[in-house]
Amino acid sequence: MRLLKLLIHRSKGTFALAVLVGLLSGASSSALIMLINRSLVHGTFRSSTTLAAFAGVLCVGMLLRICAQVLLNRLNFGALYELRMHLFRRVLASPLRQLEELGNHRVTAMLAEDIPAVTTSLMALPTLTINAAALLGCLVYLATLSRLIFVFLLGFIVVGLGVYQLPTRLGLGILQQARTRSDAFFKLFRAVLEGNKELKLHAQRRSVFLHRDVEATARDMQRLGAASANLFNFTASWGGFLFFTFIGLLLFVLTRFTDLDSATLTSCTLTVLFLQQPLDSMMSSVHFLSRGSVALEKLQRLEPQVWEFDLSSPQALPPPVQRFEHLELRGITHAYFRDQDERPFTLGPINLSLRPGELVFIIGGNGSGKTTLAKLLTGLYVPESGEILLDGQPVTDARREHYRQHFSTVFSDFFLFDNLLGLTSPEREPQVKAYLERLHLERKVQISGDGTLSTTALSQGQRKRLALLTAYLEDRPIYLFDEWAADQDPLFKDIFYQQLLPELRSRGKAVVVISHDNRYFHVADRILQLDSGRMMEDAPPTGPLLPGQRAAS
Ligand SMILES: Nc1ncnc2c1ncn2[C@@H]1O[C@H](COP(=O)(O)OP(=O)(O)OP(=O)(O)O)[C@@H](O)[C@H]1O
Repeated sequence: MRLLKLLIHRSKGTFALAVLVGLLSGASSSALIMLINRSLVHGTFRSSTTLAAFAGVLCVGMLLRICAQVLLNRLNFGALYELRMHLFRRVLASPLRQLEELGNHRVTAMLAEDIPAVTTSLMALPTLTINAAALLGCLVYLATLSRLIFVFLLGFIVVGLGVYQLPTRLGLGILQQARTRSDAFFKLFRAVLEGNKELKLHAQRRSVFLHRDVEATARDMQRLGAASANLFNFTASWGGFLFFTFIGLLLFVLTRFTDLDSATLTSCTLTVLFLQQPLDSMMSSVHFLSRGSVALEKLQRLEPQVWEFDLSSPQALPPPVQRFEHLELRGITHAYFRDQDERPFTLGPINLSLRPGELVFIIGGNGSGKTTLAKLLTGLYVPESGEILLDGQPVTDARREHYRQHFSTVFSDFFLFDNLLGLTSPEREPQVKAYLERLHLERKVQISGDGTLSTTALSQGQRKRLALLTAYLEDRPIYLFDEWAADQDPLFKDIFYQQLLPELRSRGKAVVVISHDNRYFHVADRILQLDSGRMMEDAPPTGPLLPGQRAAS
């Protein structure tokens, strides 16, 4: 509901106006039916006053309807814009761990499925108002024509709505199931794109993927989609059935027990017949509203446990960070919990200190916790226990955004943007060119004035060099490289360990390197070794290595 409130709050003026115009448009429809009835019953259809009144109400009604539609469109596209921006803000401001637990495929499904579903249902709200107003107007008019028929109809509507609850609830349950299958479908969709090479190269695996996994999910979606649509169609037909049942009862049963005159009967029947269109439309919107509520529920799963930073204005940025004196991790831990895991992986407690001008290697076997430690160190994960002290000050939630600005990183699963996103300026162009040359990329990539890279379609090693260029341009006091050299040729590996890293150190940067390259361990000042999430007790001393000394690995 918070999201719904937000959307209505953001465009409350338009929303209120759309509802008001909707109400007036609905009222004009009831006024029309009243005029038609009166002219038929009182025989005033030849009067020019009636004609003028009819034409007037018709034109006003049409104008109001057009206005309501224009407002609806504004509301709809405004809400779509708000929701899209909101989703991006949420993804940016949500803790990394929360996003990892949710999974990229679910976030993609939110963008592709939930946002359109919510906006469609929002659009149905004012349409509901127009129809509710027409319905209400007709009911009031009916009450003035015959109290008995009015009460009879009201009773009928109450019974109809009561019966109608059951299929609607069932439909909602099915919609929820269908939506869960969409998450699975988006996961498969990512797999078909990202695992395309593997699937092309192995017919049997491809066949199992397509005929077992994709087909089963797509069939489920087909079955559940059809079942929910059938249920909602049934509710709409149920409305139509009730409607004509009512007219039948009114004309052929109620008349046996009452002495209603035929003029009243005609007016009531006409009015009730007119009610069918708004009722039908209201019934149909229930499907959209239900889909919208399921989508809202899904979107709320992305409600950040904490908003990590203020994204409300481009000005709300932390100041650039130039230097630090001392960084200390004191007994920090992190555990990954998964339902099927009896023993979750736990990292820590880790103690570590870092000063400017230090080159520290983190080593250890696969799955020993190196990347997890890197995420904790850079402030991407919040430690579950222990604390991080920067220049003696604990890194609290309020200071974490500022803390993160100390790091330039290239993680092993880095993402390469096709634009440097504000890292260049005309004054920095010579520096960018020099870095491109240093990284042996000057013939491969050009960078335009606005920071757009001419290409990112490069080899993995070259893409990593571009990521390194970004890190250089960020020029933060602490650098972290997660297996950066793993994709480099021997020549560039050598340049990285023997030249680039020592250069960064000599510029006073603290450099943390996750590495499996034991040939180069000697360049480190300190080596920290992890084993199953624990810092090894027999790890080398935390001071700089003596010349020629090598860490145990
Ligand atoms: N996103 C995640 N969700 C749940 N568990 C995870 C996640 N990432 C890592 N793990 C668990 O944490 C352990 C440590 O993973 P981590 O990526 O930190 O290891 P690593 O030392 O960097 O390994 P490698 O050398 O293979 O890159 C793994 O064994 C894995 O079980």
